[in-house]
Amino acid sequence: MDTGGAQRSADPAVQVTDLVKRYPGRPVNAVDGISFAVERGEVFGLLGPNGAGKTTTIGVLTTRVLPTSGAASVAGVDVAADPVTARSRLSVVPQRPNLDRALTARQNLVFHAAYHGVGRAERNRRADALLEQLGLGGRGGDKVDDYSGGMAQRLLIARALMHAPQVVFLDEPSTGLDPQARLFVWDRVRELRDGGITVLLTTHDMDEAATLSDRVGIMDSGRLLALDTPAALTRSLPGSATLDIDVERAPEDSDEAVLAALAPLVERVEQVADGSGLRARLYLSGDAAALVGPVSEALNGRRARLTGVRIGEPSLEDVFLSLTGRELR
Ligand SMILES: Nc1ncnc2c1ncn2[C@@H]1O[C@H](COP(=O)(O)OP(=O)(O)OP(=O)(O)O)[C@@H](O)[C@H]1O
Repeated sequence: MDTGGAQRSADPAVQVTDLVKRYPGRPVNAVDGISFAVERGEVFGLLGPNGAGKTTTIGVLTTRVLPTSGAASVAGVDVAADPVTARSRLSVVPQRPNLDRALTARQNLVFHAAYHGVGRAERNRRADALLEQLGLGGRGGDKVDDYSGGMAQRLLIARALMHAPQVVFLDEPSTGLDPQARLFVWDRVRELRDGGITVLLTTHDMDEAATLSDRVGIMDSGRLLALDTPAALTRSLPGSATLDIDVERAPEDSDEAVLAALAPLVERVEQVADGSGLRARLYLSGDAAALVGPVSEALNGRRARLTGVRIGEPSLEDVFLSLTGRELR
């Protein structure tokens, strides 16, 4: 009996321990001591704004970036100690398409599989099956140069599957895609999971993170601030409804004093720092619309004016806001 295999199957698909990456000449760490594990068969989302360190984390896990310290393994293989074996078990769908534009779509797939040692008959079979599965059947003979952005993204996913990886990394899978192409990519990600493949994706889109991921890690400035299921993350916030307000306050008043006047009306007040006047998100339980009158009155009492309102429900965006005091984008 292969007990080694049995033991390996209990390992997480991805294990990151105290990972640090500092690029040469940089004053701060791009990844600043993060630890997390992704279970086999899970879709795990790393959510954070530009520069949070998501791509660097994926870079380490896919053997493209050398870690400064800490450890990372994929499918039970230490990526720094044995990058060749790690690469045979993982695949990456990069942020910027790196397809060979001089080749046809099918050649891109077949050459990739040949590089990974997949036999001729098998790579031809897989290429045809994947082109069909990704909605590119009949377009395999086209030059990649003739592909739209959405088609190129699908071809990148097909290519990533050509050597039958255990773990697939998708870096910002739907950035720049139109809504229809985005939904298509989302369906393909679900299919990967249904096929038993572990998926780690990065995104700065909270909808994408919440819709696709079994669990989400929220990253900012190289650190992992929170990690849980999307539902548990939003449940951790106070209140079940949100009211976004735009306020024009009296010049002699302060943002803090105006918001303090609203605090007794709601469960929590969070200023939204986006550089365009005084904006805040109020978290409350119950009917947000019924609160517009009292909020307006309280503002009038300070010679401030309510100039805009928006009602919503707490989302991962709110989790990020409550963790950092900033909006995700
Ligand atoms: N090759 C590099 N050399 C130096 N600094 C880098 C390099 N790559 C990334 N950085 C810096 O490391 C930090 C993290 O960048 P990273 O690309 O990992 O973030 P991200 O969360 O993936 O953001 P994005 O969505 O913009 O890719 C940023 O400050 C970035 O400027």
